[in-house]
Order: sequence, then structure tokens, then C-alpha cells
Amino acid sequence: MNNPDPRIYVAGHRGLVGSAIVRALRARGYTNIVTRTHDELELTDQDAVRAFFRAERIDHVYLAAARVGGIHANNSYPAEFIYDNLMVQANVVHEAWRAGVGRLLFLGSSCIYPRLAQQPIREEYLMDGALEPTNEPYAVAKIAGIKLCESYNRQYGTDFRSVMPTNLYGPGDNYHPQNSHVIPALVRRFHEAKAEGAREVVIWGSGKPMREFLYVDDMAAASVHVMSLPLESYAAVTDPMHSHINVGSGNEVSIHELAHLVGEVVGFEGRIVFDATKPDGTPRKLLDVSKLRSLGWSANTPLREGLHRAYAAFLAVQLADATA
Ligand SMILES: NC(=O)C1=CN([C@@H]2O[C@H](COP(=O)(O)OP(=O)(O)OC[C@H]3O[C@@H](n4cnc5c(N)ncnc54)[C@H](OP(=O)(O)O)[C@@H]3O)[C@@H](O)[C@H]2O)C=CC1
Ligand SMILES: C[C@H]1O[C@H](OP(=O)(O)OP(=O)(O)OC[C@H]2O[C@@H](n3cnc4c(=O)[nH]c(N)nc43)[C@H](O)[C@@H]2O)[C@@H](O)[C@@H](O)C1=O
Repeated sequence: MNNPDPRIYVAGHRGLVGSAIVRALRARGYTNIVTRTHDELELTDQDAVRAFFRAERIDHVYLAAARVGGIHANNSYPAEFIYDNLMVQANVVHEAWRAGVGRLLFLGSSCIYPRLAQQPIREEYLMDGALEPTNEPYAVAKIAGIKLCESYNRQYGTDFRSVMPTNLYGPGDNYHPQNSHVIPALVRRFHEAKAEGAREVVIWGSGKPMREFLYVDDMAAASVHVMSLPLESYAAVTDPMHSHINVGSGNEVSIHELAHLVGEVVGFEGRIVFDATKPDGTPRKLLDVSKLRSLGWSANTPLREGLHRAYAAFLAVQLADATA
């Protein structure tokens, strides 16, 4: 019989996705959740990861720890993006197998797919063409993560699953002015422009790229849903090696439309201008989410509502920082 309250390790529990996964697990009544901060457990250190799994007797793992960032961070620190991600996932997957972990969820990213993939992007388009250069090292690491899980499943019969999220946003995001993703970057930039009474806000690139966005609590719900499925159900829609599955909202907007929407949510009334000297990245990446829908899950937070919640979370952080 399945253990109703498995011992669950959420790696990266202080990050955007990991913190939402912990919220989702607690809301569903799971109480046996194990966490370690980065300072307490360095996941690139194999000996430390081995000792952790040996001591903790974990049943399930959510692997939401990774080196993560937006287009500028990926383009500026390619060595860290490939090295850290390869090491973290190799250590966690290998030591989880050694320790007999029953089920693991690896979080990849929609940037694993070819830059000019047919849209919407189906899971089987993986490795069908060249990757987007601004994030190729990160994407190569994430592809290796999928293949790690597949290989352990094939050779050792493990149950290691992989989800490929589209661009995420929400409470707990990284608001670094350069290294963050577009939504937290714009929330902060519009907020500061409004506070300073600035006449214009500059957005990177042409404004033409299309992106699909998913609110992070929807992502967490999808992760818990995928981990709760019987293996036969998951394996029936993934390929025979129990490969990856896309997670998205099914809707896309241009960066131009997004900028106007964030400006509206924040209440900025000035001009929005585009700096075409900055990179656009992939022109379009809309995921085909029919496999996940066939398994009974779909997103339910519209972008405008998610942006209002994300801005409220940003304001709460500002307030806490100001009163600290
Ligand atoms: N955000 C997005 O738009 C998307 C994210 N994803 C994927 O979702 C997952 C979670 O991303 P997200 O929550 O946004 O990322 P965050 O950067 O918000 O969180 C990552 C967490 O992992 C921890 N971490 C990083 N490196 C190590 C390490 N070497 N040892 C221990 N802990 C470490 C970080 O700790 P610390 O901060 O202390 O370093 C942080 O708590 C990743 O796999 C990412 O690739 C996929 C698609 C889109
Ligand atoms: C999730 C995904 O995240 C990264 O890829 P990306 O989709 O290109 O993500 P992004 O959020 O950084 O940018 C989206 C778009 O928005 C434009 N843009 C405008 N103005 C700002 C801005 O101020 N900041 C940022 N970051 N982008 C901006 C930007 O030029 C681009 O056209 C990957 O490296 C990879 O890590 C990955 O998997």
C-alpha cells in the first residue's frame, strides 16, 4: 500500500518554485517534509549529498534546486549555468537512486527545445534542432537531467519523472535588476519608475518575442499532481522510458503586450520604449500541454490575476525590508 504521508525532500525550498511546492504539499496535508538551505547542504558536493540521503531515508524528492536566471544571467555566466546544474542534478539523482528513493521529480525548462521548434512544442521535439544560444549551456544541462532520469529508469527500474515548465513568475521571485526573468524585472522597474515619477520605462529587446507564462502556484500544483499519479498513468503518456512532460498555461503574449500589462497592474502612466540593442532570445516558445491535460491537470490562474498577486507579493517584500 502507498504510504499516505511519505518523507519528502524538497530541494531548493527557499526558491520561487521550491517554496510554492512546500505550500502545495502542506495544503494537501503532507507533514513529513524535509528541507535544507543552500548553506546547510551544498548540492554540488557529492559527499555531502550522499551523507544527506543516507541519514534522512527520503521517500520522494522534488528537485527544484538549480542555478536559475533570465536571459542576461544565462548569457553572462554560462560556466556556472552548465556546471552547477549538471553537478546538482547528477548528485541528487545518483544519490537518490543509491538510497532507494521511491519517486523523484526533476524540473527542467522549456528552453530544452530547439530555438525554432514547431509551435506549440510537443515533448517529442526534444533534440530535433539547434538550441537558443543565449541559454544553450543551461539547456544542455537540463537535457542531461532528463536523460539521467530516463537512464536510471531504464537500467535500474527507478521512478524518476521530469516536468518541463514554461516561464514562471509569482511570490518568492528574484527581483535582481539584471539577472532576473522578465516579469520580476518589469514589476520592479515599473514600480520604481512610478515611485520616482519617471516619464518612461525601457524594456529589453524588440518587444516581439512571444512567451508563455505560468503562475508559480499552478506550477507547484502540477508538480504535486504529476508526483501523485500512479506510474502506469504517467508512463502511458510519456514514452517507454518515462521521459518528460510539458507544464504550461497554454497561452502566450508578446513582450510588448506583457510590458503594457505590467505597467497597468503597477499603475505606471508614462511611456514604454524598447531597447533593440538587448537580446530577444527565442522568438517563440509555446508548449503543447495536451499530455498533462489528458492526465487531468490544467492551469487556472489568468496572467492578469497572477500579475496582481505577484505585484502584491513584491510590495509585501518591499514593506518587510523597509520595516526590518
Ligand atoms: N523561474 C522560472 O521561470 C523557471 C524555472 N524553472 C526551473 O524550476 C526550478 C526552480 O527554479 P526557481 O525556483 O525559479 O529558482 P530559484 O533561483 O528561485 O531557486 C533555486 C533554489 O535552489 C537553491 N540552490 C541553487 N543552487 C544550489 C546548490 N548548489 N546547492 C543547494 N541549493 C542550491 C537556491 O538557493 P540559493 O538561492 O541560496 O542559491 C534556491 O533556493 C529550476 O530547476 C529551474 O530550472 C524552469 C522553467 C522556468
Ligand atoms: C525561463 C527561461 O528564462 C530565460 O529565457 P527567456 O525566456 O528569454 O527569459 P527572460 O524572462 O529573461 O526574457 C524573456 C523576454 O523578455 C525580454 N525582456 C524585456 N525586458 C527584460 C528585462 O528587463 N529582463 C529580462 N530578463 N528580460 C527582459 C527578453 O529580452 C526576452 O525576449 C532562459 O535564459 C532560461 O533560463 C529559461 O528557461
